[in-house]
Amino acid sequence: MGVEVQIEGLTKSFGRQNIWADVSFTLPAGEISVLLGPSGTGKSVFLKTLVGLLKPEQGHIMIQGRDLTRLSERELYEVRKLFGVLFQDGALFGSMDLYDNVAFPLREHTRKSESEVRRIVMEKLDLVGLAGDEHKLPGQISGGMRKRAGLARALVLEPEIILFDEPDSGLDPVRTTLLNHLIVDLNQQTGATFLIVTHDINTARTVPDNIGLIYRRHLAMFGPREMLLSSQEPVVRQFLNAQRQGPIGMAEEKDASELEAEAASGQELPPLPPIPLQMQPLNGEPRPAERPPGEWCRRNGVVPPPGSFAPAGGFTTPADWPRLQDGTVHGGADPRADTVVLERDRAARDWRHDG
Ligand SMILES: Nc1ncnc2c1ncn2[C@@H]1O[C@H](COP(=O)(O)OP(=O)(O)OP(=O)(O)O)[C@@H](O)[C@H]1O
Repeated sequence: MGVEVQIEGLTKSFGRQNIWADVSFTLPAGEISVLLGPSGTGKSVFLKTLVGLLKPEQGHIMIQGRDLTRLSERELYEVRKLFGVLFQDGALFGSMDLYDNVAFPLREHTRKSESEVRRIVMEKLDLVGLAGDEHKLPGQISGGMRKRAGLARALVLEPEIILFDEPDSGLDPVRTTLLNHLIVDLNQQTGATFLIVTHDINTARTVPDNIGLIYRRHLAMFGPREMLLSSQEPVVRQFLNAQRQGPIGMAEEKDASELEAEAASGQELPPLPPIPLQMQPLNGEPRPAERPPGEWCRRNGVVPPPGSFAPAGGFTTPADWPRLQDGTVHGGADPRADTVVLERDRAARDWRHDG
């Protein structure tokens, strides 16, 4: 499961307002990618373009040998079945209970019997921890539950590609972490290709295999998580480390005089923080797309910031790095990390089953 999505030279404008131009990158099959960018840079527009709700002026979106930008409406209708989309607010129908909301794509796109529909809907509601809540209306549940219901609906057609538009918006930090664990578990179980748009730097630093950043109407960078988290490129560095110093200001681009004053002040940039371990599935089994911590850095001769890939409470000194380079140390090797995993497991299961 999971298909590659190749984006080539994509350009989108509304009238004379160019949103982004010449965007090219590949979402690797089965991997989790995150798309970041300052507010208003067109991340949601990008997701809508990917599923064919908006037409780009130029470029190609290649999936399984087909170019989505060249398909007729009828062909697009078929190809859209490859996608599951979790919109920001879950995009549920307010007058339908959760059961009917989740059943909707099955009744719309398939000829499955009602008993088969029931089996699938209940399975997906259980997966997101909403079994028992199926007769509630969207207005009767919390924002986090609405997102999980939206996720259950996004999953019912067994999509090959799942798009998440700010899944963490409006959630408290604990619920954000739990939702992120659910996303990582789902990627392990489905093997689908995931693209997550988020503003949450902690999510971007810990969840994905790859990170992309849109800035000033272009794709500034897209690549493996470790590549971006060790990057000295000013925009990438500033954004991924939530720093004040750098080219991004309140009005997207700082004006030249502000940048000059910053450079003239001789202020040193703060050091790069350690690269955290990637979030693991709760069952402790690696995801098919997962790579060992430090692999990208090792292969590319990049020494990561001191303390990188340390398990919670584990090593923090650069002296540990050679051990990591040998591949002899990994997240699960520290017994304290196992304790953390167990506590996390319990919290996540309670959350899923208590709703
Ligand atoms: N249908 C539309 N018609 C005209 N302009 C649009 C349309 N949809 C989006 N835009 C414009 O495109 C720009 C990018 O919007 P978008 O919502 O994609 O940004 P974003 O990066 O997702 O922002 P945020 O991070 O704040 O959610 C905005 O200036 C918005 O007004």
